[in-house]
Amino acid sequence: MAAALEISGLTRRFGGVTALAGVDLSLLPGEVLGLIGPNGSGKTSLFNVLSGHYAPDAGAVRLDGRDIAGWAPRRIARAGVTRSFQNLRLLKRLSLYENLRAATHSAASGRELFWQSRAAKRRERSQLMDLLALFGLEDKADDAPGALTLVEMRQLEIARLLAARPRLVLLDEPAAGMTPAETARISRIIAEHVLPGRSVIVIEHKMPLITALCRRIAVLQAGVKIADGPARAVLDDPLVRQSYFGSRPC
Ligand SMILES: Nc1ncnc2c1ncn2[C@@H]1O[C@H](COP(=O)(O)OP(=O)(O)OP(=O)(O)O)[C@@H](O)[C@H]1O
Repeated sequence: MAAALEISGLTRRFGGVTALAGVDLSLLPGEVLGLIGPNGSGKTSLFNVLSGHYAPDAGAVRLDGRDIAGWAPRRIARAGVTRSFQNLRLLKRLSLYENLRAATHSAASGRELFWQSRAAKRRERSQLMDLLALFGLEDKADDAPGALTLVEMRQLEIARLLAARPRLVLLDEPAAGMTPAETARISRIIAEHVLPGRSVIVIEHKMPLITALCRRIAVLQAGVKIADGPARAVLDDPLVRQSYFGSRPC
């Protein structure tokens, strides 16, 4: 099967720091990969390059065969890649519905929006309300996100990702700040609503979420990929345990 995503020799430096040092990584269509590693190992930098927020210094990023390395974020979003951020980036002054609408529009071209007919607008409203309903948020469509719980905010963020109709989803610490019970909940929500039919990379320090969602795990350390394979084998790898877990069992 041809890879959905093929990263080769990806390198990104910040002054004297090499955040990514020639990373190779590939993802099959529909595959779910857990990306782990100690703080500062380059995980978010990898997402930033994949989503176009940073240009790479070297290397290629092939999405369905096309090299998208160095493309602008909006062009990459239109090609089917969406991401979440460690810190929630909801639009606080807009309603939940408008947050979803803004996400749809950030992936659309200005021309598409200019020519949106009344029927298309109605269709869009019903699709976005269905999306809110999927997460049980339809009754709060006109509220601001500030009134939501942390899990609901993450759900809204996931709904925003889905509104952009991605083929590749990059989740950056979706359980950040959550209790074990909340982590289990968001993990079930991701399994049910995000994974089906999409290629997904998940960064997370909380191993219960990684092992619940990902059969395969890759590990970064100081910008270098030190392991990549079946989840259990990677987590049992002595090198990974030493570098990431300080040899604690996980
Ligand atoms: N915009 C930037 N400017 C300067 N240095 C940066 C920048 N972004 C990342 N770095 C550096 O690159 C290295 C990798 O950082 P990155 O945020 O990718 O790690 P991470 O694995 O995501 O860490 P964490 O688990 O703490 O989120 C770090 O040394 C970091 O300080």
